[in-house]
Amino acid sequence: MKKPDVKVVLLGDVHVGKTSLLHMYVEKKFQDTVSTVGGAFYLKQWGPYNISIWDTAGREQFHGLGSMYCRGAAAVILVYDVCNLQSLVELEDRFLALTDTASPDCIFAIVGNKVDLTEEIPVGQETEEQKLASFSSSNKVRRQVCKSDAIALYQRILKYKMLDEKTVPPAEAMCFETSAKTGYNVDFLFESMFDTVLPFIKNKKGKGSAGTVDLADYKTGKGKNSSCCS
Ligand SMILES: Nc1nc2c(ncn2[C@@H]2O[C@H](COP(=O)(O)OP(=O)(O)OP(=O)(O)O)[C@@H](O)[C@H]2O)c(=O)[nH]1
Ligand SMILES: [Mg+2]
Repeated sequence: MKKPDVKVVLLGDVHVGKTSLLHMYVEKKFQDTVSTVGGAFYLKQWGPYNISIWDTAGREQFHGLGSMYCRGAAAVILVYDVCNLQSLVELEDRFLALTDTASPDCIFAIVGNKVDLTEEIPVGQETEEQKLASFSSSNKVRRQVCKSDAIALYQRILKYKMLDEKTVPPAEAMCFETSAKTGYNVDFLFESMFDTVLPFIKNKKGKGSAGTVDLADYKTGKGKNSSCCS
């Protein structure tokens, strides 16, 4: 098997949907999951490159392994559940420090998953009674995290990492909302990440090997496929 060119890691609290996002992206289906033990590794071929995507366990008992999985990562995808504010808080309190072992120019994305569970109510258009009635009749739950909260976290991450805003992708481009259940934005998330880490691969190859990177090959997306190595 060809050595991966670059590593992408998913981090986040238990139950936020990290494994489901990967299943939906790799296998195009939403299926039952069991809470991840340790970590699992998928390989994605992206044009001429091999990208390893690491799914990690959110459970506290595996916390110590997180920094090992992040070692040398070119990108970290921090996942929270839009219906669970605490899962966003945990990203900063518990998971961000694990990324200290990632590459110094690591790229971050923040992903609010499970948007299918939320009832989007246009602000100011419904009374409290109407909102309550709509929630109870549809099994939807109220969203606890807005995209602006994720954008604010992204900006704090840049400060923590001492990254210059001008040299990294803007917050609006790196904060996503997804549903692993319906597939909403799942391909877009992963493919935007791969597009963003491409210069990283190019830089690494330029330093480490005589090979050159043909961006035209990459843009055609020829030969994209994936395999699970978990
Ligand atoms: N409605 C809905 N449920 C989801 C979604 N994503 C995941 N789930 C459900 O949430 C639960 C947890 O999903 P997992 O993908 O196992 O979560 P995880 O983040 O990998 O959890 P750990 O491996 O324990 O860290 C499962 O019951 C999933 O079916 C989503 O987008 N929408
Ligand atoms: Mg999991």
